[in-house]
Amino acid sequence: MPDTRKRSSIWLQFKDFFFVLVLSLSQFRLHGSTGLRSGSQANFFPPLEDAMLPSGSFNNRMALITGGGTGLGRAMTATLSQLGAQCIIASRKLDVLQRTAEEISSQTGNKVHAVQCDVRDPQAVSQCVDQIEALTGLPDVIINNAAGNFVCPSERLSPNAWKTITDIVLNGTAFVTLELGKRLIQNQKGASFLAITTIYAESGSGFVVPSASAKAGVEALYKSLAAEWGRYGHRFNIIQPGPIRTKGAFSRLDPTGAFEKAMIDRIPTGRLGTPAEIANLAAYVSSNYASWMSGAVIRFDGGEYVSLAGEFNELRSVTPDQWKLLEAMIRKTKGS
Ligand SMILES: CCCCCCCCCCC/C=C\C=C\C(=O)SCCNC(=O)CCNC(=O)[C@H](O)C(C)(C)COP(=O)(O)OP(=O)(O)OC[C@H]1O[C@@H](n2cnc3c(N)ncnc32)[C@H](O)[C@@H]1OP(=O)(O)O
Ligand SMILES: NC(=O)C1=CN([C@@H]2O[C@H](COP(=O)(O)OP(=O)(O)OC[C@H]3O[C@@H](n4cnc5c(N)ncnc54)[C@H](OP(=O)(O)O)[C@@H]3O)[C@@H](O)[C@H]2O)C=CC1
Repeated sequence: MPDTRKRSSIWLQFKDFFFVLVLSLSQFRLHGSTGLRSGSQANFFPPLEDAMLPSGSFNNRMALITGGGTGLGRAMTATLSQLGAQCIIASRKLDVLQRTAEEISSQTGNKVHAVQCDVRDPQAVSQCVDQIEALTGLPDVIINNAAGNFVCPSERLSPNAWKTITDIVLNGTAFVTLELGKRLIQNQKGASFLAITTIYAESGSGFVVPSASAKAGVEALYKSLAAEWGRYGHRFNIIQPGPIRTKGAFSRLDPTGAFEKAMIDRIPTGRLGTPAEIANLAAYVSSNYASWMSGAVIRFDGGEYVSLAGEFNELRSVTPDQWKLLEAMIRKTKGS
């Protein structure tokens, strides 16, 4: 490499390193002086990792989990499989799916099938459902969990970036739901549909605008179908997770790790969620114990959403001594 290019490449790497360092330090400055140390309250809220429902709750039931090879989808598959379900996991990377399927099957003794499918392609979805029908019959439980996302200022988004995310999240969920729904209706078979969205589907959020728009669309789709397809024996529910560490999410939304502490600081339970916790909730919602639940939107975020929303919540950092002063000032005020 010529000297000038070598020097400019070293300079670029140094600039990257410096950028990460500044981000980390600014987080330290922002959160180093709050009254209550972040995370200490997490001791009150220990995550339980065991499967919550009675064993056998999903015996003789078939469950399809899109994006079931990794992250939260993998955890949901493991829990459903442990509870007796025969699972099918579907996404683009067959090798990843097969590895997960083998690992979970060998732990639970229940078969997990791996089916390759890009949910953006309606023909591929139809072929995937053909394959599922041949393998297990139509599923009783459908979890639309597959997603794509990355942080990006909206002015930097290309049309294809927008299309990629909205195709995976909104169109993908719609293609899977409609293809299975139509076949289930034809076969007069009931089912539980669950969509995994996110807390900002409700509020919107800058820097993840395609994801926010598509997840909001998924919520509208599921609430609408809950009203329309109850007559066919179909339930539709939504879980909005808060932050739960997975490689897929964190590497695309906080690639430097600089924002993690800030995020934990604003969660009233003082910690991230765990994959096993959301897997237990998804299993409950998809089980017959929840057969009266339809059209529900369940926020599962350790309190992060309300913490971000409340105008006065920053007052958590006021110390007891400072409160004495503030109260005295307020009490001294007479009239308006
Ligand atoms: C205060 C800050 C707090 C930080 C908190 C951090 C932690 C927060 C946790 C809470 C999370 C909440 C919600 C999470 C929601 C999720 O959905 S997480 C799941 C994430 N998982 C995935 O995304 C897995 C699958 N993803 C992928 O496969 C890829 O990332 C992709 C890009 C979605 C799809 O891959 P592919 O089809 O191969 O697409 P490409 O051809 O690579 O790209 C298509 C177009 O998109 C453009 N692109 C790609 N990446 C970027 C980027 N980083 N920035 C801008 N644009 C990008 C790419 O250039 C293509 O467009 P063009 O053809 O025009 O070039
Ligand atoms: N982790 C978190 O903090 C949060 C996650 N969520 C949601 O939880 C769900 C799971 O996310 P998480 O486990 O964190 O992230 P992952 O990246 O691990 O999961 C996303 C999955 O979607 C699959 N996928 C992506 N594109 C497609 C496609 N075109 N067709 C089929 N499958 C596809 C991926 O598999 P493959 O690459 O093989 O296609 C992957 O298994 C998502 O819906 C996400 O929006 C919501 C809020 C918070």
